[in-house]
Amino acid sequence: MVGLGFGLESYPSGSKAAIAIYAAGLIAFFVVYIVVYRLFFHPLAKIPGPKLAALTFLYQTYYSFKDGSRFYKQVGLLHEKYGPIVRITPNEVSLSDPENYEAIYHVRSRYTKDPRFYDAFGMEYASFTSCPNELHRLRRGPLNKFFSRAAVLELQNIVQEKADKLCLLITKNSKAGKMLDIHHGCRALSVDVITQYMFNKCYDLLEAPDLGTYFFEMVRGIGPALWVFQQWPELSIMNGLPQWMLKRMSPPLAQILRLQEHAKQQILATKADLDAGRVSKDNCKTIFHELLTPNPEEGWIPPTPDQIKYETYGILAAAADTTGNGLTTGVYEVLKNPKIYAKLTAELEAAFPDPSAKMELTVLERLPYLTGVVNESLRLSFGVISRLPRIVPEGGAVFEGYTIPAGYTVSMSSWLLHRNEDYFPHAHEFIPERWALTSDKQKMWKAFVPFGKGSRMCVGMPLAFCEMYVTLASIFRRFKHLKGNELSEYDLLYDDFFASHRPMDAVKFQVIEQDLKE
Ligand code: HEM
Repeated sequence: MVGLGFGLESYPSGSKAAIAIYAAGLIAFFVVYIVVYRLFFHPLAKIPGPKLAALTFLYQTYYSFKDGSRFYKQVGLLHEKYGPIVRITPNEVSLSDPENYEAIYHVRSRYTKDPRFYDAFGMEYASFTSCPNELHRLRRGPLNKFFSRAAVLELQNIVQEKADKLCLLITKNSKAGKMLDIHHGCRALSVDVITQYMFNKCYDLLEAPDLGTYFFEMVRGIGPALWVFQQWPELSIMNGLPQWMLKRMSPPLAQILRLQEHAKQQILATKADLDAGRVSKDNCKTIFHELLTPNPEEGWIPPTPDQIKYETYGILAAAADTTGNGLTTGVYEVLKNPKIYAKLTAELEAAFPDPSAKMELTVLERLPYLTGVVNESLRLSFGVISRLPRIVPEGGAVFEGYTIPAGYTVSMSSWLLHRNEDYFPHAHEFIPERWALTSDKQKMWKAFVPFGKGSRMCVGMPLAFCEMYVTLASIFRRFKHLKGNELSEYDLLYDDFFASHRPMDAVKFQVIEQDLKE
């Protein structure tokens, strides 16, 4: 008989059987031990939740693959059943009451990102996935400057230029009697903005015949790997495989590696220019110049070109679907409700009598109805729909009357908070007016967390707000008779690949301006 490779073939058959029985007994004991420990003696044993989730991480993985990727929905259902605190994996507790948010996500918080969750992104270097807070603080410094509100105000013409391009596409298609896929149009806009802003080299997806659909399929295509690497972190050694092998294994990954290589060439060219004194970060503003320039006062030592490649690709991915999704949701919801459409266009007409005027951000931010539309779009698009897991620091924590010892994970999500009826009455409805009621505003801010909060909150928030204001204002100042296609409940579902994505086979949202048909 061919041996199994365990060395058992050298034993007499009687002892082989004994060893096999002994091994099976050991495994059975180990399984029983884990079950009993996790259910009855584990430090989180008293926290309510389904037994299966307390027993195995596979509970999360199962729902992350079932019908798309909707563990977030399951967590929502568990909160409805068990209350504001639920054990959702053996070591993680989900919280739903907005009052708890700032206890975890605040400036100088001692809670750190959970490595099991964030290492699964497979980024060798990125402020987003740097779990220790001190390391994150160092890496985030130059990004704060590059994406500050002041920097965005200076470069807002980039956003206006791309918004004009999108409006032109709507016009061109409408004149030809064709609908424009605004779902991909808004995503293309957000990629064109971030690549122009960061690299001073635009990907020009708005000029591609398919609006860069391949790019979004590529980002979406590697989404499921996130849940695989969380379930089996050992598999992340695959990231170390030779690139030619990775490219063969996964076409979306191959695309990403090619984009990263492209970025690396630009980084090397920038480094050569800086080293030779041909440019400085003051006269040439790309993210590469910012990251490659040392800043001894702030302890900034430039990372290697490969590290910069990871950092910038991570930012590109973070900026693409999130903002694109917020914009699409805004257009969809406004078109769905003629009263909202009329109010919004009236406000914009009064503020900008010339429809082709530049939409100045500081003017737009003072328009109350538009502000309500932007906030509602962010609230209901769930840009990052995933929970944000954090490790409880030394000393432990108490939530909802339960003690969570240091080292265990707590998490909250925009999906849970933005749908809380106590904070947003009729939460599933798009109601821009709710943001005008000053009495409710303070309460709503507590539960309004599209960008997270604290030191780890979204570094791109000023740019994202700029894109939301300028693009929505440009569209609705110019087009008064836009019509969209009908979408079903299924088309409006979200899959969770950290950022929210519509199901692959969902009907895409499209628009046409009815006044322009020839
Ligand atoms: C509507 C659009 C956006 C939404 C809803 C959004 C949401 C978020 C959220 C919730 C986080 C925190 C993630 C965590 O705690 O793990 C985050 C982080 C981040 N976002 Fe955004 N984001 C948006 C747009 C952007 C844009 C335009 C950029 C481009 C600069 C960007 C870059 C980043 C980066 C680099 C991080 C990691 C920050 C860090 O850990 O220091 N995001 N975003």
